Amino acid sequence: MSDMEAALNAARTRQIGGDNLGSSLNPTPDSGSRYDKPIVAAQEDGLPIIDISAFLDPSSSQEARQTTAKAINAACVNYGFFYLTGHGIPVSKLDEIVSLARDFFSLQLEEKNKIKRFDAGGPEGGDGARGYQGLGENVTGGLQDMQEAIDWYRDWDEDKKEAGDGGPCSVKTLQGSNLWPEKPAELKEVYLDYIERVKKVGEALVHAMGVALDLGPPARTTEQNTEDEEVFVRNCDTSFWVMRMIGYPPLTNPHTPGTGIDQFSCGAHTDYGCVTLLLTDPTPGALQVQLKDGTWLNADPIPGAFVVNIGDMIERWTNGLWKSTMHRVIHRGNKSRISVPFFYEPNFDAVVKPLKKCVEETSGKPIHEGSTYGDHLLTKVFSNFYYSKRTDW
Ligand SMILES: O=C(O)CCC(=O)C(=O)O
Ligand SMILES: [Fe+2]
Repeated sequence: MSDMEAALNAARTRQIGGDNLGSSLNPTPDSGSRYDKPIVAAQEDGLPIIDISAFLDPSSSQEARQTTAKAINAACVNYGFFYLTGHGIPVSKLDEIVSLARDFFSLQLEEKNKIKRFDAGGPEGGDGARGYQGLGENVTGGLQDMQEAIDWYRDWDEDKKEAGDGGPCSVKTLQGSNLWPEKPAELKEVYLDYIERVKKVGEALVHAMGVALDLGPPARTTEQNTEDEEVFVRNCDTSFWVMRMIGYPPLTNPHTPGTGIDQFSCGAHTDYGCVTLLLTDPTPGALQVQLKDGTWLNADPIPGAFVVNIGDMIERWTNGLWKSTMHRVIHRGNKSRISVPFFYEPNFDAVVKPLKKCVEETSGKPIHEGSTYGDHLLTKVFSNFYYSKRTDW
């Protein structure tokens, strides 16, 4: 049996609750009706497609920007999801990202574990977040996700690092260094270059979102929370981005409504921050987006386009005018699926609270009193790796 098969079998056993890790992660699927809603095979007109080029080209007209902004507003009100084109990253570059990911995941487990993620504060020097996670290590809604992945984050400022409680080398959650695989040799360089490019797309997108909300012309201020059309740009100027490279083996017992079979490649969740720019291989029928009526729409990839969705911080800033939409992955194919989401997020210490204009346009009452993106992220990181929440970060 190959390493991969062995890991897969072990994770499967855990997922059905037959193993020690499984006992603390006892599958208690949320069997609420939202999970049992039917899957929509196709939708007449699918998710909207938005061309972002007007916000990347400094010479574009106001009119072109307004057209894009209006389309973004409609997509965010109706779906919280859309396809993004006009981003300027060549398809050859996108293909390289996917194929390097596939090469990494096809390595022996021993090789992949050389950059294993470890809990923060421990003797291994892990920061609880960065590094390789094997099948079943990630948890969504109390269920193990059938995926393996590497997470990279923005570097933590050297002068702000705090010691963990585990002695020399131990660090607090998220305060470690990124772990890069030795194989494939070119992965690090290609991915670092990609991160620089995709960050620019993220910045253009959050700028367009400020315009879409009609927050008014830039006040040219350094005051982070001045509520103009550049409010998101300022609050992301040191974006605490996350890049996740994921390998999904085909599921043997994929979630089937009404049967109690609940294996997910990635359980239903919302993303945490501002905008997710998702790149995947061409596998259809895996990513599903929940529509307002509770049904699930297959968001199949369009070559060269990102699938974009908004995260919890945008929902909070907009006071729920734009929702951070629930989505999940059920991979039934017969070959491993690769996806590489890039999460363009607020600054770690950005204070995120509903914008006045959005409060007025919605219920008149703020849905949240405001807190930092970092606090939200830490809570999520803990619930991803630990069944019961820890508070000692
Ligand atoms: O793989 C996908 O299609 C989506 C992954 C995802 O939603 C996530 O990692 O947050
Ligand atoms: Fe997601």
